[in-house]
Amino acid sequence: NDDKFVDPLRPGDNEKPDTSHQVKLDKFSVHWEKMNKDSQLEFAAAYEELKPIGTEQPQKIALLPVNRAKNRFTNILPYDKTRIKLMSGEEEDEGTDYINGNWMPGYNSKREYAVVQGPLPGTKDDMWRMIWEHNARAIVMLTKCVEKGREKCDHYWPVDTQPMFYGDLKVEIQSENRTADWIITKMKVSLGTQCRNITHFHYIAWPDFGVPDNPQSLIGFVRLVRRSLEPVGGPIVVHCSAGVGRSGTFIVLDRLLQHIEEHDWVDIYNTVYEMRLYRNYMVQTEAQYVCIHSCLLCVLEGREGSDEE
Ligand SMILES: CCc1ccc(NS(=O)(=O)O)cc1
Repeated sequence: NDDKFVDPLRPGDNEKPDTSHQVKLDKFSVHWEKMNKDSQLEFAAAYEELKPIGTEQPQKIALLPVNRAKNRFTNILPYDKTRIKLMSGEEEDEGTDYINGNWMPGYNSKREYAVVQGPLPGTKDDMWRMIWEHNARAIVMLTKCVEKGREKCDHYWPVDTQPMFYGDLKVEIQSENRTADWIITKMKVSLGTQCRNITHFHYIAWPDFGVPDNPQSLIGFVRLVRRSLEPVGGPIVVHCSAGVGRSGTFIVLDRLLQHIEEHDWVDIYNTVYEMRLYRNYMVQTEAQYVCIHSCLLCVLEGREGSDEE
């Protein structure tokens, strides 16, 4: 069928790479000042340029009537070409392989992240199916379940140590460690006699459509997740409510912090550009785009906080 996963080719992919947005690390603070002056004029212009990137791609499967109830927001839909498929879906029953999520390239691999919307009550079994079928061992959650009285994400994992079944999958909480800004939960997921350990990294200090009050806390969380990842396993599952704003911002930061360990330059514009070819609205607000730059400035100036809250 025509919605097989393909890496979206970027216009001019066969030409020499666009280096015009690359910034040397030792010039980043000057770059920041240039983008930030005149009411952040150049931040706004760059972000405006990114808005149409990728949007011409079809979202036919997401729009099938059978999948309508599986989408939290009618305007946040996965592109067909990069959508995550549930492997045990029945070929002939269209929609049975559907989940609102896309593969996302990272610093290390083409499908480093499985970016999904926050599960709905009716899609949490699909979420666990996806986690199991794609051998994910880490889940990064960047929203609270309820924010300002509105449900942003179903509580799709057990509320206590009582094991819960999601479809055929049994999920048990093994341990939980809380700080003011995050909760790390170790879970055991079983299917029959097979079992796996999965870690749930839940950041609870990030208002929707906004940025965290304390960028150092976010940098500390990104570092904590990266440092804690098991060497085994498949993609990192990343979600918020829509799976675009906070999820996109987290992924850009995770990529950048690894990139600057091995390069003397960064290209935030083209990182967001590439991600928007895979999922719509990645880094959903201009404030989040600015926040990425602020976080990197903190890191480069050595002002980041500890992740040992
Ligand atoms: C209107 C759809 C929408 C809702 C929430 C968000 N924010 S989020 O992607 O950070 O969860 C982004 C888009």
